Amino acid sequence: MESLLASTSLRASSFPAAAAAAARSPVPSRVATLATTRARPLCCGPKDTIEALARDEMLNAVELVQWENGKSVNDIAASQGIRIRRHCRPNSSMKAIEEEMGEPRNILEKIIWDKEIEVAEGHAKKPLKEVIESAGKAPPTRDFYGSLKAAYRRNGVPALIAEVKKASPSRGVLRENFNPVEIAQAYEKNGAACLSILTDEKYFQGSFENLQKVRNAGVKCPLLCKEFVVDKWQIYYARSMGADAILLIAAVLTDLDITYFLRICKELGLTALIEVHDEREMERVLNINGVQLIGINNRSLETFVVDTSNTKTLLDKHGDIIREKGILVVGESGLFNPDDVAYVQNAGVSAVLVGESLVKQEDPGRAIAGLFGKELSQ
Ligand SMILES: O=P(O)(O)OC[C@@H](O)[C@@H](O)c1c[nH]c2ccccc12
Repeated sequence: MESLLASTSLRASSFPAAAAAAARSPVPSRVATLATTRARPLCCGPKDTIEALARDEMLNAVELVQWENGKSVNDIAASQGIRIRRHCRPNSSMKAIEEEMGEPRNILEKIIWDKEIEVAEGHAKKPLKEVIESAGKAPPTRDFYGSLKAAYRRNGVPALIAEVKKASPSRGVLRENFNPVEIAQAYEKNGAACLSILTDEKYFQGSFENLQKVRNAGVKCPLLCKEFVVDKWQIYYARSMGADAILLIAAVLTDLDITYFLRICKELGLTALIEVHDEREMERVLNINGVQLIGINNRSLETFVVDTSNTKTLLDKHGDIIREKGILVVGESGLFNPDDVAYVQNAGVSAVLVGESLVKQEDPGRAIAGLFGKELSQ
């Protein structure tokens, strides 16, 4: 997997500690860049180009210093309360990985372990440089954040991000007869502000082709690429396939990952939806600069337990600072009827992300009015 830290000559000459760390720690894709000097602050501005980003260096991150001092990627993640481990062995078989690390501890960890391998295969098929070039040539992004804000104002109920989702590991196949473009068009016609397209194949039966098809069919709603991002390659790829926004999951990504990925998103004009599930993740994310959109997932991706009061608990505690920062909050998962929507609206969300309760119905477009108790206007 693409990593500047993999460059041992650079490390050995500049950072003896890092070289030693590299010898005993997996190479983190999450800290995929390393500097030759340490004093330069992060900069992001008009001088940055996509090419420059590809060579980019994040110099002063605590995580990087820790890594140089011999802490493994998983130790650094654990110190931030992250329970999901990375195997960082994208070219090994899962059998070899499990022999070393034991079985994945939960479904999210399993998804991430598979994703690391899948992304390495993606790199091999389409090198980063090519994907960056395609992303640079893609038609411009549409304003995901702005669409949500406008729809909330227009309708007086949380803006809808309607999800194009065939299946999930917790609920199995949701819709046998699944036509992503038809579903997307029906959502758009019935007032969805934005759409979310699942791209994970193995667990959600989604695909990047679905994302591309929806975009090419002329759907105007901004599109969220719903992916388990572990590597910047996926972000460029998502953009090249037509995404306007991308999901970043705080349960999986360290603060440095999120900071770095946010910067790439900014360069590409993508909106990042940062997903949190618990108190610790919310606190971490609120300390990261440049966050515009936070999703509170009512479903634990580790246990699948859904609890809509999670949105209220986190907003009761952090609502003030969130409003102060102008961050929009999306209530995610387990919303089925107008009472559920009203409950998360009262808790303070400006948007909702809904899949199952729409996609399972015969007519997913008409299901929108049922979910809100009224028709939404475009
Ligand atoms: O189908 P539901 O319960 O309405 O949930 C939609 C969405 O919130 C859910 O699909 C989701 C939220 N965060 C995720 C992260 C990965 C995969 C899926 C998700």
